[in-house]
Amino acid sequence: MTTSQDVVVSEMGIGAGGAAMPGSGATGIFACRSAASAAGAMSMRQTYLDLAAAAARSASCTWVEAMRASSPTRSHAGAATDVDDLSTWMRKHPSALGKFEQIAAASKGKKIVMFLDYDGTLSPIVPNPDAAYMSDAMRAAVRDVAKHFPTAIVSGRCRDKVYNFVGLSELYYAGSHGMDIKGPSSNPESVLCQPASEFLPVIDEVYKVLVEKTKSTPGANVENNKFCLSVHFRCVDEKRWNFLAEQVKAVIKDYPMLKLTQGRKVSYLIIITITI
Ligand SMILES: O=P(O)(O)OC[C@H]1O[C@H](O[C@H]2O[C@H](CO)[C@@H](O)[C@H](O)[C@H]2O)[C@H](O)[C@@H](O)[C@@H]1O
Repeated sequence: MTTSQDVVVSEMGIGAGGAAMPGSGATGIFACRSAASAAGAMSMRQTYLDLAAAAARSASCTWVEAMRASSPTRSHAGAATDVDDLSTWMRKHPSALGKFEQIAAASKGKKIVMFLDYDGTLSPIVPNPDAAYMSDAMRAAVRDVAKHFPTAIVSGRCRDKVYNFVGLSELYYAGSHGMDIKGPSSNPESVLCQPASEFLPVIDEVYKVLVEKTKSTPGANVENNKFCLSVHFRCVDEKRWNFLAEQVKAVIKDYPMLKLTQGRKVSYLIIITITI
């Protein structure tokens, strides 16, 4: 974990200080504070804002289709489909435990840092995001890991919320997809990185607008993750997904500095910015 405020922009959005971008295999573009001249940084900033605007304009139903493909619906997904999905996924992402010896050999003499996702990794996926509790056994396992390696939890959620679920003060927490990073509270020199603070009023404004716009869609849920927002589709009838997506797009078209991206039955609104 780095203490600088370098920013990584990827197709999933933005992360700060080397935080992993959950779910993103995209190549990042790095904008380094010290390397950029003021003029160069300003033009880069404009470029990113232009990119964000273009992304928002070109957003179409394709991401609803992608979300549908990545998230078989409750009604269609019988046990057999679930097993198929799992096998396909496991083929693409074989367990690291199967390669334990190679990993141990490759890490000899290197510093190991553990980066863990929260939802669907440390906690089960549940319909109500506020009830995604972690088991005591999982908490004990993470506590053990943190005794041996610096350990960070990287999440799309608000950092405080993840901390409240996990409750281990010895960890690093990267909330809002890396926009809000804090080191162990036992260390007074601990890093605190919040490169997007200037956008908090915009995020709050968009949160209120989205809550109002989506209240007519049963099951829709807008979650305020502080430096980004999530619009949850999981409990919405699939027939209404396109309508809901259109509503979300209509709102963010007025905010070109925000980027819309997608997760599993969730849409994220992520700020794009760079530090100068
Ligand atoms: O980066 P992550 O920690 O994986 O965060 C991604 C999103 O996770 C949460 O939503 C997901 O889990 C919910 C609870 O199990 C589930 O209801 C939802 O359908 C999933 O998408 C979180 O609520 C979001 O804000 C995060 O962006």
